[in-house]
Amino acid sequence: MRGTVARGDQTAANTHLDGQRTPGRDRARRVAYTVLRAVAQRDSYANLLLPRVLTEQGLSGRDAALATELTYGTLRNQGTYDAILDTCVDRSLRSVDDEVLPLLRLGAHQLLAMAVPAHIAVSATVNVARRIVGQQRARFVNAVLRRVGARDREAWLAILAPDHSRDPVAGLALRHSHPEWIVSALAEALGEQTDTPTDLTETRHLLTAHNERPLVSLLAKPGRATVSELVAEGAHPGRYSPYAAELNEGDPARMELVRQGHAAVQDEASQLVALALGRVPLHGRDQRWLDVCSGPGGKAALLANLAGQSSARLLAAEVRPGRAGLVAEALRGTVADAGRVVVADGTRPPWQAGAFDRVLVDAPCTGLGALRRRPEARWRRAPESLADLVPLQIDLLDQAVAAARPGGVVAYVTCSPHRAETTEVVAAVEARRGDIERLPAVDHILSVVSHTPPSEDEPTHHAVQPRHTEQAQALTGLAAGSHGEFAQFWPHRHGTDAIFLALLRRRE
Ligand SMILES: C[S@@+](CC[C@H](N)C(=O)[O-])C[C@H]1O[C@@H](n2cnc3c(N)ncnc32)[C@H](O)[C@@H]1O
Repeated sequence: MRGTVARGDQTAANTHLDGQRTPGRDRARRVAYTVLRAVAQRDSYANLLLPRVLTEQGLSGRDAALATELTYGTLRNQGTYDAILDTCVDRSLRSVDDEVLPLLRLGAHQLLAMAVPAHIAVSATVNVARRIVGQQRARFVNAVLRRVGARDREAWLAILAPDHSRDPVAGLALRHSHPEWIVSALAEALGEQTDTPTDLTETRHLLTAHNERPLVSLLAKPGRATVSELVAEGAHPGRYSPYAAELNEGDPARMELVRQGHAAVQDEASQLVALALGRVPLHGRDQRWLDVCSGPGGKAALLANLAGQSSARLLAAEVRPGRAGLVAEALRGTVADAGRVVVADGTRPPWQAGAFDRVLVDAPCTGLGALRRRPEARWRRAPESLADLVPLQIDLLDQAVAAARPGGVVAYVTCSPHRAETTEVVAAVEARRGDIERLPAVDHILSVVSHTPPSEDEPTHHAVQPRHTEQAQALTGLAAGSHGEFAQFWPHRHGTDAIFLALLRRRE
């Protein structure tokens, strides 16, 4: 299974990007610098900006691959590089301005993680510096990078990383380039102790997985596209979700089915939690579905198309009007026109209590489960954000349960494995209300995984046929919570984002 075995370091992954200096490679370095600077100065998102800059600069093939590796690799390893750079500048790294700092990080990545000869890594980066920040600052970049290149990554880590037996969290944080608070939170979610001398083996595997390039997962929207059609466009079938395909390389936005809105980029764990909600057996009415926090509309699109196949309807709510617009876009062309969007605050809902049969709360969260795909996110979040997020998550889930009819089902989902945002939120809402029954989330996910989707002309999504059980067997290690009643996906175990699911039934 991909993602289970942690790869030692990033160096081996990049040997194909040889270190010649050609005009294309130099442009790739400038593209990476443009994105890194925008991330540092304007809080831009690399995954949104990079494709735009690549298109603007007309980069494709190996040069685009180099720009992508330089951008993502530098952002992922930023913590490690900053610690090394800090010892290579005469003053504090904090005093280096945000036009020059991305150049130093970019150079450090080529020197310490890529198979680029040191003299090319330095001269090519200094060349970019000269064009953008001027001769004087380029000389500074040159001097610092020469010091960085004096040792390889392991030699630097041997000097800088705290002794593992003394401070395992700080050691892992430096070696794998994560803030310490995130390492501690992830270790706790994995059930590993951080307050006693320990090797934190699984935490290390998870951090390693965060620094590897994930494959692009695609969703064939139910009733609108099939996995076979995505395969015909160059993808291969996904591992678990009956609607998933994966793309090894290439830009998914260029695929015909994606351009037409019949398919979309979506992690397999995200698909499975939405499918699990859509498939939980219900007694009685099953017509009204609600997605409380729907922007930008990934799960809403899946659910609305499922709903449309069984004459149910989805209401997709989103508090931010701009994001509600994205949801409307994602719902365009839904089977049986089964999706509607409303701008609404899920903590003060405009809908009637008890009106819905199935409810999804995909709550705003720290996003610690998607660190593979959003390489800058680990440096943006602070533990203090939990003080705002957790009360909001509790209110949203409380109101979501109130929105469900007695016997209706609620899925509480986060893209974070942090306990404060997952099991503890469910427990807090249960303590507030007396009408919640926990359903076995893993069983419902496995039942989704072991079934084949209906063919296009099948009238209802409930009519499913058994699929191979291999996929279900590969999904071990999913159970979370004191009795294993919740599901927690993990990048290093399942090759997916770390998505959490609690399935709750409102008691009759
Ligand atoms: C994790 S994202 C949802 C992702 C989405 N389900 C998808 O699959 O594409 C959380 C969303 O909740 C929205 N949100 C935050 N607070 C909200 C509130 N009080 N009511 C409704 N939506 C809210 C955010 O703007 C954000 O778009």
